Amino acid sequence: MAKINEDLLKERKKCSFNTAELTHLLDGGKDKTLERRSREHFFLDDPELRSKIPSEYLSHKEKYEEAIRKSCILFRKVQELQEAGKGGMDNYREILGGQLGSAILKDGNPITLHYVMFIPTIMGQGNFEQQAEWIQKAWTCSIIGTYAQTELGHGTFIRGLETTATYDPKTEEFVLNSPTLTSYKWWPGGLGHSANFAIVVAQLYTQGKCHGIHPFIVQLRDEETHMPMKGIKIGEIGCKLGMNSTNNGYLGFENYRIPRTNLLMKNNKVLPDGTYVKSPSSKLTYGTMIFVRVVLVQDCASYMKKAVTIATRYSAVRHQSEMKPNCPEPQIIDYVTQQYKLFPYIAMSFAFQYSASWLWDIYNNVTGELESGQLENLPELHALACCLKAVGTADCAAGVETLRLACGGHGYMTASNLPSTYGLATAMCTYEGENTVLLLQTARYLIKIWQNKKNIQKLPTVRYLDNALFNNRSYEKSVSWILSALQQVAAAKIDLANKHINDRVRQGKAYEDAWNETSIELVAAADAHCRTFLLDIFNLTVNNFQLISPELKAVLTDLLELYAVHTAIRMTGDLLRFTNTIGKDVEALQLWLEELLAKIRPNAIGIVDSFDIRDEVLGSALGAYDGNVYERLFAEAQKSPLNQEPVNKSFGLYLKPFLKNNL
Ligand SMILES: CCC/C=C/C(=O)SCCNC(=O)CCNC(=O)[C@H](O)C(C)(C)COP(=O)([O-])OP(=O)([O-])OC[C@H]1O[C@@H](n2cnc3c(N)ncnc32)[C@H](O)[C@@H]1OP(=O)([O-])[O-]
Ligand SMILES: Cc1cc2nc3c(=O)[nH]c(=O)nc-3n(C[C@H](O)[C@H](O)[C@H](O)COP(=O)(O)OP(=O)(O)OC[C@H]3O[C@@H](n4cnc5c(N)ncnc54)[C@H](O)[C@@H]3O)c2cc1C
Repeated sequence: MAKINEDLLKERKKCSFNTAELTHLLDGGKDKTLERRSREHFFLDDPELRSKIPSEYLSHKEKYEEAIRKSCILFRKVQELQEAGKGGMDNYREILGGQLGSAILKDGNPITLHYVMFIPTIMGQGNFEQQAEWIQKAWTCSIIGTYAQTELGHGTFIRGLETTATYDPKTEEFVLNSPTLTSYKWWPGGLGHSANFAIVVAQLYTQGKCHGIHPFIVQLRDEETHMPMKGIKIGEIGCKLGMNSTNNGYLGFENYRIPRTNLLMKNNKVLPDGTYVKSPSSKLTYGTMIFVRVVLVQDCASYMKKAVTIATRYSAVRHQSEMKPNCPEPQIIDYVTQQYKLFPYIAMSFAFQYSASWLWDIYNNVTGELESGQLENLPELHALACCLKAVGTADCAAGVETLRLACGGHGYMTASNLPSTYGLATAMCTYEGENTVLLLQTARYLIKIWQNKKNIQKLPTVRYLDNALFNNRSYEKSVSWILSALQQVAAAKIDLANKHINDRVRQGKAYEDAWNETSIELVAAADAHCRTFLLDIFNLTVNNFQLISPELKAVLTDLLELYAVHTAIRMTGDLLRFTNTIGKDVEALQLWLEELLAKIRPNAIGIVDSFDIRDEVLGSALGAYDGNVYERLFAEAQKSPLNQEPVNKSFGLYLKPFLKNNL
């Protein structure tokens, strides 16, 4: 093993708790840690899954080809796990898209959507016969699918999608068409050149009537030659800010026929004669989107942990400037401004992990209820998934960028792995529901609840709204005070937004116009509501830990308090405006924040070590366990293709004649 950097050795000695205990706690038990490590070993130690050249130096085409090579090995290995009875859907998602996936394919996997959306949609929207027919083919990878919903003209407003699927009872087929340029499917991952099947979301027409959007299974390419089927126009959409190996594609249809039974019919049906049979709720069709939103909150925690591990280790190794005259240059982690860039994101990754795990449980309960026709908890789940996805991805992207900046110039190098982590994080703010739009969905639910609080006590995520408006507690240095103040802020923002909508309606405006005019406030109200939930769950989780050591409990409490104080300080204006908080309290919060940064400082490296992220997953010259930052940066520079020859041919072609001409 390489020599460990002296600063990191010292940091690790300072740590006041057992890092293995925290690792096990985060994984959900020692067995789970061992299981995860064995899975990581299975994938990351496979030499076939390593690249000879860093992907940044490949052309767009080579990047794609290398991504497909690796994806096929990944899929084969996933199947091996499947055959050995190891791991369910959750593991596959992690392997293909989560931390492990992004370690193997930094710029995205072109066939992830097969597991993340294609199979889940068939499972969630297909009836028994359809599941029997398609799931087997999909699990064994006889076919590779994607999820084609968004079009060139519409992503958010899915009721406005233009692709048509018109039923022809004579042949018992649907005829798919893309009537306009804007109706072309645009964005689906792997659609360009990888998938041969897709779930296509289209407007269903039968017996001369449009019944809205529905999911269909559609074959795109010949299973043998991979040539596009007749009537299918398909390709890749081109280069993006990041995720350049995900092969996002476009798709158009010209009188393309599919059997009636390719309409996924668990919820809505079309009978052979063309009769349309409606499901109890039109929103059941949106199930896959909720699933992915739930999963994305887990990804937020993962990406944040990765970025904060890189930046915190680097900050312990890096020395810069002089704090006191004639003293050695301090580690940059000793600058309090640097701690303020790092530690809140350490705390935030815990907040998101705990909320993600609550959301996952709520999701499983509600989907179980949906199976038995119970729909009453769906709106609360939808509202919670929307705001957690929006706040989580926004904080994650902002966090990764702050952490990149915290690494100075070296953070700008792709070898830090912070730029491509940002590429992955910021994409999450848009896909699976653009963040503003999702916050407005949460706001819609909150306003409804606010207007009718009859059953509010039965709704665990919003029942605090019943009386939060009147909390008015005087300042105390406690998480419980901050939570109560944030709840009051959320309630006050909802109340005010509701009032402004009503005022505008009373002035004669249409409700929709009043809503739009109030939408900045509505988004802020949904954001505040989400932040109370995040803090509430973090608080409950830490307080509920019974069997952990006092040393670990103390560290988790420090992180919880830091998360609470940091959130409160970010919302200073709101606290002053909507609660009893006064200027002196804000001063006390600021001092508390500084106290917490100092308390966390000796444990910072221990905490990020506990995340137990392998060097291959970090993929960063700045964040490796051994801290040999400069050696690694130098080694990475040697991989540049320009460094493989002492003189580049452009010298002879351009520079030399140019220099001669200037003589
Ligand atoms: C790795 C990943 C790669 C990426 C993949 C992708 O991006 S794939 C592409 C991902 N694309 C996207 O994510 C597209 C984002 N766009 C959308 O999700 C929707 O079109 C919308 C929610 C913005 C509006 O839809 P709309 O105009 O039909 O709705 P409305 O505002 O008129 O509200 C009507 C009612 O429905 C309710 N309700 C809504 N959604 C759900 C739900 N999921 N569940 C349950 N309920 C839901 C809503 O609360 C309201 O209830 P109320 O108050 O009447 O009782
Ligand atoms: C990397 C990546 C991968 C993707 N993968 C897939 C995929 O696999 N399959 C797939 O089907 N799609 C995919 N998408 C598409 C994605 O789901 C859409 O981009 C997303 O839903 C947003 O829709 P849009 O692009 O039409 O943005 P728009 O809806 O046009 O948003 C543009 C702006 O308008 C605002 N806006 C829109 N509507 C409202 C409103 N009602 N109220 C207030 N403001 C509004 C938004 O807030 C935003 O600021 C992917 C996108 C990306 C970036």
